Amino acid sequence: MANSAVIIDGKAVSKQTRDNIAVETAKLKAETGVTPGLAVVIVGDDSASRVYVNNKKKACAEVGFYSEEHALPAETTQEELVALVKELNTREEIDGILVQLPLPKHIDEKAVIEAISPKKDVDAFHEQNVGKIMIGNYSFLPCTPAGIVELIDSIGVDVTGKECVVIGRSNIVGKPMAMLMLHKNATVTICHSRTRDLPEVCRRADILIAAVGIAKFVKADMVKPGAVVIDVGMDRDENGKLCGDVDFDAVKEVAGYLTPVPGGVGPMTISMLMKNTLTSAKERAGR
Ligand SMILES: NC(=O)C1=CN([C@@H]2O[C@H](COP(=O)(O)OP(=O)(O)OC[C@H]3O[C@@H](n4cnc5c(N)ncnc54)[C@H](OP(=O)(O)O)[C@@H]3O)[C@@H](O)[C@H]2O)C=CC1
Ligand SMILES: Nc1nc(=O)c2c([nH]1)NC[C@@H]1CN(c3ccc(C(=O)N[C@@H](CCC(=O)O)C(=O)O)cc3)C=[N+]21
Ligand SMILES: [Mg+2]
Repeated sequence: MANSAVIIDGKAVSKQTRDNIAVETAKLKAETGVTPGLAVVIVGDDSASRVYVNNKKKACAEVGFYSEEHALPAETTQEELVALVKELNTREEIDGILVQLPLPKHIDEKAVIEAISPKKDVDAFHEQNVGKIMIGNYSFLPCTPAGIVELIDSIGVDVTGKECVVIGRSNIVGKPMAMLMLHKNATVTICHSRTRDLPEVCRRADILIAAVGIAKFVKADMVKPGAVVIDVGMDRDENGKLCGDVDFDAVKEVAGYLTPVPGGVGPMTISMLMKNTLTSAKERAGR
């Protein structure tokens, strides 16, 4: 008999978080006059970034935040971008600054990220915040990994002692993801493009997290029966349709739990961004 995975509803879980944030935001405004503010900076054009920017704008309006978008041409120089970031650092009404990655090749991403005030770094990409996460003493958690932890909590799966395999070692998803799972007492393996026998390593996973950036990369024979499979990918299939890093239709016959794309990790990332921005605004209000 064919097994069929429980599909984790990221939209529903993220809505709960956003409802709470909306209530807290209204309270903060009423009691202190502070409205959380988020500035998003996008340079040039990137498909995953465009989806993200549009959904963020909607989410800010939903929870009652002030938001502004700075869309800059691909030819923007690093100096111009850093100057904008520094101006946003000084603006009282801006609690969070998010510079969309990837940046055009002529710009050094690290230099731009380090220019963001760590207090307004709602992505938690600044080295000061990354260091805090590593130690386990953080103010902001990285949005995508934090959202994934909430999704796993929502299905009532205890991570302690489990084998967790993360595919991908980027600074924005793979590495911080592995760290959060380690904090949750998983036994963590990180895979990447040089990993030998990747399917075999993946098959060990009780919890498999794919952050590769290749459409339908994770096949059914890479998944242990009953495993929790989390799909971070924001890819395009052969028809240009949004899809994930996991071959959804095949893997759902093997996995115990599976996140869809869209409607899985993406909405959670946005809710965690709202959460970090609210945390920063509370700090400004002295709360
Ligand atoms: N849903 C959400 O909220 C978010 C979604 N995304 C999406 O998640 C995906 C990953 O993003 P990101 O981490 O930024 O991507 P990167 O391109 O920065 O990293 C991809 C990682 O996958 C590894 N990889 C590539 N090919 C293979 C392979 N054949 N076998 C094993 N590992 C491989 C790379 O290895 P190596 O290091 O060796 O090159 C790298 O570590 C993208 O689709 C992105 O759009 C990203 C952020 C948030
Ligand atoms: N500094 C920075 N921080 C990021 O966190 C970051 C980034 N740069 N660059 C791009 C990637 C990608 N990313 C997404 C987050 C949510 C959705 C999202 O909302 N997805 C919806 C899509 C719904 C739809 O429109 O169809 C979903 O999966 O349901 C998409 C993509 C964050 N990223
Ligand atoms: Mg670059």
